[in-house]
Amino acid sequence: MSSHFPISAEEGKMGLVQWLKGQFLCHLVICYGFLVSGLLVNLLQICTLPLWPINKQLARRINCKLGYCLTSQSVALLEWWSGTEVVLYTDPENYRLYGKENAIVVLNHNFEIDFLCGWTFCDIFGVLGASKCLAKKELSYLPVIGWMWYFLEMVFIKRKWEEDKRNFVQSLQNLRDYPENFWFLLHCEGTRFTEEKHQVSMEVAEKKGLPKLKHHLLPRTKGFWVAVQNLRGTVAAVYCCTLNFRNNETPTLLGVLNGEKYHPDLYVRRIPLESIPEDEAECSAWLHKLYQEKDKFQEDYSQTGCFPGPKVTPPRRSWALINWLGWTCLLLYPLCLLLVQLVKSGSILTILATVGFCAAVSVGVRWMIGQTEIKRSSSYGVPLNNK
Ligand SMILES: CC/C=C\C/C=C\C/C=C\C/C=C\C/C=C\C/C=C\CCC(=O)SCCNC(=O)CCNC(=O)[C@H](O)C(C)(C)COP(=O)(O)OP(=O)(O)OC[C@H]1O[C@@H](n2cnc3c(N)ncnc32)[C@H](O)[C@@H]1OP(=O)(O)O
Ligand SMILES: CCCCCCCCCCCCCCCC(=O)OC[C@@H](O)COP(=O)(O)O
Repeated sequence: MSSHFPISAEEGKMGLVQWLKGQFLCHLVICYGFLVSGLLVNLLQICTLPLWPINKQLARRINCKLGYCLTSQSVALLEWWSGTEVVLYTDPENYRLYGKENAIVVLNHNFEIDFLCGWTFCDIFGVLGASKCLAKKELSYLPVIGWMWYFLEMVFIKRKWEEDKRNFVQSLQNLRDYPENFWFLLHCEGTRFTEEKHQVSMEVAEKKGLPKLKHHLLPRTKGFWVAVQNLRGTVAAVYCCTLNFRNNETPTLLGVLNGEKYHPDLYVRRIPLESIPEDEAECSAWLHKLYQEKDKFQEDYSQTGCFPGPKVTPPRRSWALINWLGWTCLLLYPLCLLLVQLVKSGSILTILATVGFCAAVSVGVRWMIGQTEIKRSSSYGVPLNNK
């Protein structure tokens, strides 16, 4: 109906801003900033190598700050560029503990930007630089991000228990004296939700006599049990996190880059670690029960559009934006100088080299974004090939 009326100046301005956010040139500037600052961060991380044997805790703290410099750029992209506001449903009693203790975070794995929402909560509670995850080995080869994670002591696994167990336990033990508060993220489903994987995992559930889940894959329990056992005394609680998006949104990282605003809701329950059984079989049964509860929350959410309990929209933190703008200005300056030189020189070779460089940046980041797409999810958890 509103299209019958002339648009206001405000609406026109918003339309222009939205249009700009969709332009390739803007994306190129963002991607250039991310990639070049990322490589600089990687370089600085390499420079901390000699410090590790001398003062390990200082080296770790420096790496947390460097990690923040890079990761928070994507948080700024979500919060300030796309205007997405994350909403938290949680007990206010527990709210004051978030960020002040170490925790294992158990999160569903249905969305292409769930990691980005996770990072945003980490930033809100001041643990972004130190945040960790049990991640598939393939992610450690991702340029910039994967290389950065190596220095942040991220735990990588091949998802083959016999091959993983030694390194997994050792990596967890290493975290026992970590100098900063951290959250350790575990996607117990082990892979992203697809209809095919769901069907297979429900066949496994049936064979095991477990109730079927509608919104989750059957959790794999070994990693959770080992993490809980090895982090007892280091981690205070498990945060049972259930993420969903209003209006049946299926968010993508490309959408975020295009300035699309999403509406994520996260329901967090804090479960003290002491209340989790030590015995493997009991712990496994406990995790299955947790996933049955999470499934119920998702089902209720799909009916009502909200999770239980009071909700809060934490304010965006300016640091992510300041850091992002700082890097952008710093890196745009030499780029502009180069462009001016280019125009002045009129050399075909230089022009071709610059176009090639821009294309490489664009293809490189597009490839990285591709890693987040569910349609490119691995075949892990489907019957013919378990990898
Ligand atoms: C206040 C706000 C709070 C929080 C904010 C939220 C989050 C922020 C926190 C931190 C952010 C930090 C970083 C995030 C950034 C980026 C990274 C993002 C994502 C990367 C994530 C990944 O890479 S996911 C993939 C890797 N992770 C995992 O795989 C973990 C889960 N898996 C495990 O833990 C497994 O146990 C294992 C891999 C360790 C070992 O697996 P394995 O299969 O060898 O052993 P299991 O015993 O576990 O399983 C075997 C049994 O499973 C049965 N089976 C067979 N097929 C299936 C199937 N399809 N589904 C389920 N089960 C199956 C099989 O029958 C075996 O049964 P048995 O009875 O025989 O044991
Ligand atoms: C300003 C920033 C602009 C550009 C941002 C580019 C950022 C690229 C970030 C890449 C981060 C990749 C994290 C992906 C996490 C993920 O979702 O991994 C999937 C695994 O769990 C499971 O894999 P699978 O078995 O294949 O489903």
